[in-house]
This record gives sequence, structure tokens and C-alpha cells, in this order.
Amino acid sequence: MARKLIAGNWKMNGSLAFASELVGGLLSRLEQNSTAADFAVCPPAALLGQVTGLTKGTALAVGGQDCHANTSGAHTGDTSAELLKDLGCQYVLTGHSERRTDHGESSADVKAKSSAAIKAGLIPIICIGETEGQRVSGDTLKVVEQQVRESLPDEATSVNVVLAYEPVWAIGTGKTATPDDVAEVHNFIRGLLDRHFDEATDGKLKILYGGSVKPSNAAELLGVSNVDGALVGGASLKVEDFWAIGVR
Ligand SMILES: O=C(CO)COP(=O)(O)O
Repeated sequence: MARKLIAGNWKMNGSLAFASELVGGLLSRLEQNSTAADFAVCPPAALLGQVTGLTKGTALAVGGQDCHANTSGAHTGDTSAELLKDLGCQYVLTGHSERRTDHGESSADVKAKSSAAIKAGLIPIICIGETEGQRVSGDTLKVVEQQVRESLPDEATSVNVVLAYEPVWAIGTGKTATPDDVAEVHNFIRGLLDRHFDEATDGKLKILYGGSVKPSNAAELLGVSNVDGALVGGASLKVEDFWAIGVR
């Protein structure tokens, strides 16, 4: 069975001291245990150099939280995928709903960023998911299909991208989609991907679930068909909780 990917999105949290403590805690656990899951952390950009310094040569992968679609240039405050790669990242989140909302990112923007990530040798973790209003009006699958179609870059294969289904209403709210809700959407995405790539992508193209994942619900959610891992926000900020999500 393919290994699950447990990725921690720190969002705009952390500090130098926090990062050394959390990463140190994860590294010592990874050294002492063999795990059935792979772990990755996605710290804020300013902490990436420190974190990749600590994780170099270890089993803990690192990802950025965003990248620019261009390789360099006059884009104040942005970070290129090339620089993330140079720093030692393996992943970058693209299209997180907080970026789609806070920075007005469209799926076309997400596609361009994801394409830049692949060209730089990074795996984009492309985030999609419906809002509460869209779910209530019965548009979940329609929204998810549109986001998948419009966000997947042309260079995508079943092994160079990861998708993360994060229903917006379940992010940071403590509300979690039920296993049935998650199964419906993940199975639907799997079908879309199989048709898009004209091959069975099962176990190759990972589809993560995100939205209030914590130790108490991780086993149930990670047991749902076509859930190949988790994208964890709040619970990734505590080493015991993050570890417990991946090691059960
Ligand atoms: O947005 C998320 C991960 O990217 C999920 O956040 P929470 O786990 O805090 O709900």
C-alpha cells in the first residue's frame, strides 16, 4: 500500500524557537520509529531556510506555503519556486483557500503557480474545496470538478502533483466533514483524475484531506477510500498531535 503523506501547514504561525523545537521533536521521533506515513512541514517563508537546515538528509520533507508563477523579477514580497527548491523544499502548497480568499487567487493563478513549481522540481500540493454556501446549495461536486480542471497544470502527471481536498467550512472551525462526505468527494476526484490522465491513478496521485484533522478523528478520516494523507493546520503546531495523526 502506498505511504500516506501527512503535511503540516503552519500558516502564519511560528518563530525561530518554535521551529527548532517542533522540528527537533519530529526528527527525534522519526529517528526512533519506522512509520507507515511520510511527514512534511510547511512553515512560513521566513522560517524555511532554518527548517530545511535542520531537516537536510532526514526523512522530514519541507514545503513552502505559496510560490510565484514567475521565476524571478519585480514581485515584492513573493517567493519563486526556484528559490524554494534551492532552499531544500520538496513541496509547495498552491491555491490554499486562505490565499484564494485573502489574495484573490483564481484557479488560473493556481495553475500557473503549480506549473512553475513542477518546472522547478517541486511537487505542488494543490488545494481545492467548496465553501459552506456552495455545499448547502448542493454545488460541492460541481465546484470541486471546476477547481480540479482549472487548477491542474498541463505538466501534471499522476506522480508530480498532490491534491488536497479542504472543504472551506471545515478549516479551523472544528467542524469536520463526515467520512461519508469525504468518501463522496475523494471518490469523485479519483474518477476525474483517472479520466484526465487516461490511466488508473490510484495510489499514485495522492489526494489529501484537510479541515480540522486531529488525533481523535485521524484514523477514521485516513481510513476512507482514496484518502492518501492529510493536510493539517492547527494540530500540526503541536508535535504530539501532529505525530499522533500520522502514527496510529
Ligand atoms: O487549512 C488547513 C490546512 O491547510 C486545515 O486547517 P485546520 O486543520 O486548522 O482546520
